[in-house]
Amino acid sequence: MLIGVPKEIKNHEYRIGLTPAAVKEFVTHGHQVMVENNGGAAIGFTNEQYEQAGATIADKPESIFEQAEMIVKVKEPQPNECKMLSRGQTLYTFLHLAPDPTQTELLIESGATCIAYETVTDRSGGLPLLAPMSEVAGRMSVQAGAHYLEKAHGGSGTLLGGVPGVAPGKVLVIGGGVVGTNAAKMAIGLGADVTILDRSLPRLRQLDDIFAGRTNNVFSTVDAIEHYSARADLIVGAVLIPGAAAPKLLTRDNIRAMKEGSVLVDVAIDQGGCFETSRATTHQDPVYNVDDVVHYCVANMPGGVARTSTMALNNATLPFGLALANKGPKQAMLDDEHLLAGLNVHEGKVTYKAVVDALGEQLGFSYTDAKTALGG
Ligand SMILES: NC(=O)C1=CN([C@@H]2O[C@H](COP(=O)(O)OP(=O)(O)OC[C@H]3O[C@@H](n4cnc5c(N)ncnc54)[C@H](O)[C@@H]3O)[C@@H](O)[C@H]2O)C=CC1
Ligand SMILES: CC(=O)C(=O)O
Ligand SMILES: [Mg+2]
Repeated sequence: MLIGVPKEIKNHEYRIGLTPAAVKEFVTHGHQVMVENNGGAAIGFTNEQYEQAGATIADKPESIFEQAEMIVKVKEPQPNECKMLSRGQTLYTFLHLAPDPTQTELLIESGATCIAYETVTDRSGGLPLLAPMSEVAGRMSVQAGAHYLEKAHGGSGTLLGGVPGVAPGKVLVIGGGVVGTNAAKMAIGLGADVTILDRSLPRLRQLDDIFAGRTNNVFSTVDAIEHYSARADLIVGAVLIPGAAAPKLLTRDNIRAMKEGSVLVDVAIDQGGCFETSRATTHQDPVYNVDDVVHYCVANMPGGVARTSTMALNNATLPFGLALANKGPKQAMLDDEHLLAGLNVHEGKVTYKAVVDALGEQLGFSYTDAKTALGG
């Protein structure tokens, strides 16, 4: 199979779909790989390294989109990329369609087979291709929060760890999954006072075991959100209903009641955000204020540590990517229900229920079962 790896074009996005090491795996399995000129250069993956791994270098994205049978990316395709996709081509990347009608419409029109990293599943009910980026974003969320709590960066001037004689800052994590757990680990490491809210009792039990008394783990209700948010210095939004638009858990009233100079980091912004006042921002211009509360809502946080993130992402995407290339996308998905769960759009049909629930009525499409769409 001919695999194409274009350079990412989202604001300050320096990750790339395949590392040179991953290219070598595809080439060893008998595939051909085209990588866009300097696609990984910003994070130290040079054209020479890609060539040594067996790739050819394409001078422009158009050559890749015209020829490749499978496009491997990181971020959701931007409109000009969507327009270059065609029927018979497979797109393997993050999509986040539920909050994004424009992209959804363009992918339907393209006729391409679009597999979303964030909805591929594993045997234990996890999301193995989202998990590494959630680990990164969870860890970064507290780093970003601590930075914006500094007075010169617009915050209240609170040190999360406190010092002997002064109480630590309060961190509230809403959603105790992968992002939430990693945020909590960093916040504990800094010495903060950490509360995690989740609405899953089994998950709260696991958090109790993981953190062994070092966090308060509380069942998530409207009342709990109201109570803990009013006291928090930093709130990390980390909820997920897979593939669906994020529920707005923190209301404008909750935000008004927060202390001046507190910080919100809405990691769930890639699924639309879980705070009422959230709107997506970029690494270039990451924050804005509402009601004297700093909002950090960067939709591609791992892009900020692109070298670590690219390697972590490739560790997870490579085995599924090889299966897609070795067996062909259709057979690979029919053989593996977890990879099949990643299929969101195929030949103009939307095959992911939560995307249909979010956008079907607005855009006029209905749900097609993934297996049926593939003719399996
Ligand atoms: N902005 C960025 O750059 C990045 C964003 N993300 C996003 O972060 C979000 C979280 O991802 P993960 O931690 O991997 O998901 P996860 O599935 O591991 O965890 C989500 C948690 O939210 C909980 N939850 C769901 N509804 C809730 C509610 N109403 N109240 C409290 N808890 C609730 C679930 O029980 C679960 O424990 C996702 O939207 C993901 O796409 C992930 C990586 C990077
Ligand atoms: C998951 C996601 O949105 C990212 O890694 O950018
Ligand atoms: Mg206020």
